[in-house]
Amino acid sequence: MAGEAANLYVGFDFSTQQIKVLAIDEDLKVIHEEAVRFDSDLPQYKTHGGAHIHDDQGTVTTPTILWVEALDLLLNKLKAANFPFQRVAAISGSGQQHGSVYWKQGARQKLSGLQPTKSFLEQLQDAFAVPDSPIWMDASTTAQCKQLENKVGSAEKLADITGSRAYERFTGNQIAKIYQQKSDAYKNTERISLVSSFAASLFIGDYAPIDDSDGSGMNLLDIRKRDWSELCLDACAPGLREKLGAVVPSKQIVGTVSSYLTSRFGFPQDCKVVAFTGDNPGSLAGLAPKQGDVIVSLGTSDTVFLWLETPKPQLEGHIFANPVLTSDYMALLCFKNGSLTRERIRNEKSGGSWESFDQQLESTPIGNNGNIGIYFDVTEIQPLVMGVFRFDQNGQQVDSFPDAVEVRAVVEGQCMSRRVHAENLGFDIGPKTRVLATGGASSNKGILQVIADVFNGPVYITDVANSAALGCAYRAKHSTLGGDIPFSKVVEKCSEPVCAARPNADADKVYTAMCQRYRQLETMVEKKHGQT
Ligand SMILES: Nc1ncnc2c1ncn2[C@@H]1O[C@H](COP(=O)(O)OP(=O)(O)O)[C@@H](O)[C@H]1O
Ligand SMILES: O=C(CO)[C@@H](O)[C@H](O)COP(=O)(O)O
Repeated sequence: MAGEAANLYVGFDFSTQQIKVLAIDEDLKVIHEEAVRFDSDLPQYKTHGGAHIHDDQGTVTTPTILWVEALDLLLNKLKAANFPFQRVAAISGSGQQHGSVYWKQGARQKLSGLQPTKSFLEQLQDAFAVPDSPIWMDASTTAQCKQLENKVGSAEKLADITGSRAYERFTGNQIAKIYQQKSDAYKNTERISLVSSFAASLFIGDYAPIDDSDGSGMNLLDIRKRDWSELCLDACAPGLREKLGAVVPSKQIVGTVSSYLTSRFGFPQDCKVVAFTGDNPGSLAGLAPKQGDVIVSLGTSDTVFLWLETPKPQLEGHIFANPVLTSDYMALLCFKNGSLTRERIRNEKSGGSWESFDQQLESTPIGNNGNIGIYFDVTEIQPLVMGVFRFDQNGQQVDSFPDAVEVRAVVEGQCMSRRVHAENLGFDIGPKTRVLATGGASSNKGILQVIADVFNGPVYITDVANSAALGCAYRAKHSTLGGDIPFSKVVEKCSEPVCAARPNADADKVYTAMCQRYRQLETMVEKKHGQT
């Protein structure tokens, strides 16, 4: 029974736009949630959507120290809310995937010697060899991607080893760019962390290892052996194995909270820290999918993913190690133009209001009278294209749409692209598939309806949209119980998802034809504007 003094399990999510935290009790009930939003709570860093897009339009970074200060702020918010730190039995967390942190020589000593009277910010100002962390939105490493595929032998060979062909945002290619362009900074780097393992390091007061699930998003890990691939390491930069440290299963306990956090906030000395993982793997744990479920995450990025028993890497999409069951995998597709693109259209066409956006969506028919829009505000991942392309019902390119048509076009265009690329990967989505929606935009009923119509399947949501942090709180509990009992046993008490949207009767017919047109249009746009 969860009484006043019962154990709590805490999950953090260091995502693109914010750090979120939630705590659950032994019954998996969420007892506290808090967040720090980077753009509004830390305006001095002048981020937009948590990031800086550089002048070349391809380089995208976030100041590493912003995440450090955001954690100070978040822990202070918890303290101000009288959060019972002393009841926390274990914590875990997640981070936006692929982003990297470059700890300077000597930083390990700084981390382990933090003084409880001072903030993280005051003590870690000078801890990073590269002050701006490359993040998942970066598209500036096409040259390094080509070099890696060539050195390994081919895109297919790289995909077969690491689960993915070379992708610009994948960490190995980002590290190669830093090694090539900032060799002094690379030399001066003691440890390279992912955003997830960096965050875990702040909690244990030492370098935390990278977990195999998030580590799969680097083009460096042999996903079957669950160890670094020597071939890939050597192809990216020298001395990389040492700078990356060991890889551990996601369920591994990597330490206990540091004495710094015990003294400053009152965490118990034996509070366990379970390896942090990627935010999408975290969501997989949080949604506890059943066989056949497909997850659509609508965070800053849109992602489509599912649980997989056997890896079959292809030239599109990614295979990651499973964060919950070490023998299994997950397959994922990521789209860069997600929430921020919808937000731009909302601001320009709906007066900045989601309510008006929804009304415009409702006022337009399924299929948008044949109008199709492709909105790549930033360079998309598949295809590697930037630009906005609108086509009327005759396939003619047009410069603009009326406001409501534009609103439907952005949502339909995004959903069709998710379906078309999921089909390329062999995802089997149909009327019997449960589509589990999560992330910030999953609170929008209009968007969920378009997903149901385009995917021709019912869309389900859970009462906690922040599934990554929730999944990490579940993972913290699972590992505290030894990690050997089935994860499904730990989450058996969690609430079942509820159906939020069912496909309209005529939707299948409309979108089967529209998706074929979308596929042709996107191929045409790629041929004309692709950056390969
Ligand atoms: N009612 C809404 N309709 C559509 N999108 C929304 C709504 N509320 C929030 N969002 C979107 O959710 C996004 C943030 O989602 P979230 O999952 O918290 O992102 P992240 O985890 O990447 O930081 C915002 O960029 C915003 O556009
Ligand atoms: O690049 C990917 C996945 O491969 C992104 O999904 C990042 O992990 C960012 O996640 P959100 O902040 O959008 O949840």
